[in-house]
Amino acid sequence: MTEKQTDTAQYTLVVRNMNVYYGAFRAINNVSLNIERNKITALIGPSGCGKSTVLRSLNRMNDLVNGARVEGEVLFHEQNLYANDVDAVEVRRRIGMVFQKPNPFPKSIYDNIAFGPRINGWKGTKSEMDDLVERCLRQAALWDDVKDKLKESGLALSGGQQQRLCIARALAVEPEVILMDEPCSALDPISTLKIEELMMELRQRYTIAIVTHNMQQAARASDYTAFFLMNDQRAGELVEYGPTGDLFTNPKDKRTEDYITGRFG
Ligand SMILES: Nc1ncnc2c1ncn2[C@@H]1O[C@H](COP(=O)(O)OP(=O)(O)OP(=O)(O)O)[C@@H](O)[C@H]1O
Repeated sequence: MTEKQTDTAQYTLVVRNMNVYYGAFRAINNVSLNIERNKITALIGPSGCGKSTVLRSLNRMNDLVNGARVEGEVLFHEQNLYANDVDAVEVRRRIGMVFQKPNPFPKSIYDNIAFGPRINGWKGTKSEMDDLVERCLRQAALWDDVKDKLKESGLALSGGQQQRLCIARALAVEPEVILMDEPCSALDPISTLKIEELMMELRQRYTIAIVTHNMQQAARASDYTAFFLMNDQRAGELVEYGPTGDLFTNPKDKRTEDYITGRFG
């Protein structure tokens, strides 16, 4: 096997020597990171160290930010997502995203789920769409809450339910990877635990990467953790990356230890 084949068999995403710039400012310096298939990878570190920037670079969401530029490679099925012939819209379908603030469309619960498949040229019948909507809502642990009110607005749900609706919406276009950018920061503790339980279930079918400010959340709910810090030029760098249990109980880098024991950040 070549090195590339070995990488992509085990890893869903392989980041190599990534630099990200906003205009002339280098926000990310030389990050390499392998994201393992069917696992939850948490990105942690103090505010401004570039966690969201790295996450958004994994599905070309940064293309939508004026002045943002990504150097290096992100391999997905051995294909560099930044190669010239790659369609960024298709990348975002296969690598979906859930944001910090729940952002359902101002549409019915049903249509929130059906929207993505429809704009992707859905050819199935009404009853097949009904099945898809139910399946996604079940996978997002929301079906029992909403099965009797599918025609009601997604905006009428609670914050935690709205976030699960956004997860169900992301699942509807059949992604392989789900990127989550602080998905629980607007939620109460009970809704937060529900999302964490949900992530652990979803990992059987999907690969998940999550940015979190909450170290307890990373420790509880992830398999791997990547710890970032800013260097002297304020560019984010990857300090340590490994199995979550090892990183939290036996960090290799003094800076990781200082951060997880609350000495800074
Ligand atoms: N759209 C943008 N334009 C210019 N600079 C940006 C933009 N987005 C982020 N940055 C800068 O890039 C750096 C990394 O920001 P990023 O949001 O990725 O960090 P973060 O670790 O996710 O922070 P936080 O935890 O506060 O959300 C920061 O210096 C930030 O000011």
